Amino acid sequence: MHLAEGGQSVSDWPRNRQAAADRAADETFTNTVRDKEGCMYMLWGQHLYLEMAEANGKEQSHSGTLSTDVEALPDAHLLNESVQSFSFEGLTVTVPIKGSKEERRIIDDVSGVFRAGEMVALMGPSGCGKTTLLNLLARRETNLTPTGKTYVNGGELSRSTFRKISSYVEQEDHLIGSLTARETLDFSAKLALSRSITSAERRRRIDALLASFGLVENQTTLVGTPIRRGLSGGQKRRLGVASSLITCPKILFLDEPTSGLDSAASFEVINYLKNVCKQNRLIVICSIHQPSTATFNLFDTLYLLSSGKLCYAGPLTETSSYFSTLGYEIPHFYNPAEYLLELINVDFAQDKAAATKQLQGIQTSWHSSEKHKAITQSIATVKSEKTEVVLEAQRTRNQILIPFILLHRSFVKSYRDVFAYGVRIAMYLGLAIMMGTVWLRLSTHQDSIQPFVNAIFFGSAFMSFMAVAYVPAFLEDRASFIKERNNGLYGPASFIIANFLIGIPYLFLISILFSVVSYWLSNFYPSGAAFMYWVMWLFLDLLAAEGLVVLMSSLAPIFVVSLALTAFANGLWMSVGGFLVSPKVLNVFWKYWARYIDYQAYVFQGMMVNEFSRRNYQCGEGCHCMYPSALEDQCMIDGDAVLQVYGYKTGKNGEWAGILIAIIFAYRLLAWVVLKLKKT
Ligand SMILES: Nc1ncnc2c1ncn2[C@@H]1O[C@H](COP(=O)(O)OP(=O)(O)OP(=O)(O)O)[C@@H](O)[C@H]1O
Repeated sequence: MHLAEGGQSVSDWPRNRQAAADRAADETFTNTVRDKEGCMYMLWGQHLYLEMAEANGKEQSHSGTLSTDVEALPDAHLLNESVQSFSFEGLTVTVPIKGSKEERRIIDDVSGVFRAGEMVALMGPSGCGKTTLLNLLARRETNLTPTGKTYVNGGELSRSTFRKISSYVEQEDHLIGSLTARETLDFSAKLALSRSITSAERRRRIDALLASFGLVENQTTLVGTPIRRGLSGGQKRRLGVASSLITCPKILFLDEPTSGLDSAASFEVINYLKNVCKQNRLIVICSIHQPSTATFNLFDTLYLLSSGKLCYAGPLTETSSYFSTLGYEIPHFYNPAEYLLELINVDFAQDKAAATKQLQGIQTSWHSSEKHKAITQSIATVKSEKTEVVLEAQRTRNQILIPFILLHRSFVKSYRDVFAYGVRIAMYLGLAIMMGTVWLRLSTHQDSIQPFVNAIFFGSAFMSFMAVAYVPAFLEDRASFIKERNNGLYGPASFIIANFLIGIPYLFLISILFSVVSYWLSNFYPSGAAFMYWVMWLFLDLLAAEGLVVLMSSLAPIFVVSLALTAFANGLWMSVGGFLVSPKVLNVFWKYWARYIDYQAYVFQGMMVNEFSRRNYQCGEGCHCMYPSALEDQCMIDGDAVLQVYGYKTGKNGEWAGILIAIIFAYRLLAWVVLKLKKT
């Protein structure tokens, strides 16, 4: 093959007549080349872009540059061939004004058309409605009820179909800090791509994305955790964008992709994005706050908003001339974005009334402008020329595999990120040493009975209370889940299953470590069977406690609130669990509901039976036995007598363990219901 000198066979290059024909009509193509077999290649800038198989073509129409950078060849899988336009009309959102019966329009009658290969900036002062508009366009779930319509190729799409052709990059990237850049893309690819994609093809796509976003040299660098420095802010942002492209969206939404970055890093992010947008004919829509001039100039189109209304919508290059016709000349050597934002911002104006009047003038002028009329006309045209959106057939994935892919990812995270389980293992080990040394070598004298009961309470209820330490790690995982669910990767069932499975080995390890240290130091009943029963109760206890954290943090995914809710629930279970108030004394209100669903109660009574059903205690000098029992005449206390005081029966281990397992599953099931219903 004559042009395949860059190391890639021509047969590997994308072949698609329709797309090639579309491109041929595109003026941006600067050069075409034919090889001796008549295949036509188009050169665009540095890139050899596409071939069109036409056997009868003439010899080379242009020699072009054959030293094309094959590494930077556009990634064929990203190529958008199905979405030609994305339009919307009359988008309006109204919210009630607090303390009054009136309403406020936070988005007011916004319309527009975006075409394939267009880079759009939604810009405006803080609070003007950029994020709200972006969410409306992306059809994200919110508590708002918008009016107006969106169209793809002139036709309306269901939300689920729209999700398949679009992706949303949030301001917070929610990347997993303990994965490398390559692993991040690899896991996203495994979650997103169908079984029909081979691992070689997956690797090729990942390579292409790493190359497209300038991350090849950093592919083995960790994203970064609070204690391990990883990628820079700009690299993380690029990785976030790259991973959202793994699903091959045709329309990409980005909420302030440059926030928190300096101007050089911002430029890089948008520049990489622009290249990918152009090469693949994607529609890229970014809300952006205050870009530098260089970054601003990378966009093709500007939608300028203030107080929810459009002030301008059209090519960026025509912004200056449009505003000069209104009498606002953008000064030379002045950042145009900054000038425009100052022009339409009323919040910080010294003379608010004058600024409001000026803004209203700009908005009215826009509404009656030729450009606005042209947009209305374009929307009518795309609607009248409506074409179907052809979805790629390869979007079906093996749903059964997804929990295992998530499990694999959580496993990598769990051993690399000390905050995932390491800190908790250390904390429980510390508690074990503390418990073992505080309740050190208790004896079988009756004076040790109460300390044994106290130690059992500590080992059951207090241990479950400490599960609140899992809240931050779960909230981080939940944030990744919400992002990935919104981009259509997987649902709450896969997330809950993987989250449950990954906890099992670690909680078992914690149970063993804690028990090995504390059980023998405190001198609980010294037998292998009794020790294993203790481990079992503790393990079930921790599984239930983690389930409670998952439920509470799913209900209220705000750190302080989920912490407070979990602590409250555990405090309640602790109070009615049988130690602080004996079940015989507990009042009927709590006794007849709370105690039956209190997981801590089953663990406490299981551990109590484990200790006291197996041995007797000496009453000591004078034979004043604290608990009356049949062994009193032998100056001993039968351990069962202690259990009778609490009303605990023996021989019920199986029943109690079964109830505990049911509670563990109930917590997970409830968490699944919450995540299913709560979409944000
Ligand atoms: N769900 C909602 N209910 C009530 N008001 C809302 C809601 N969402 C947004 N708003 C209001 O709408 C206005 C626009 O908010 P939005 O977040 O879209 O602005 P923004 O331009 O993205 O701001 P920033 O640049 O500061 O992030 C704000 O005044 C905000 O308080």
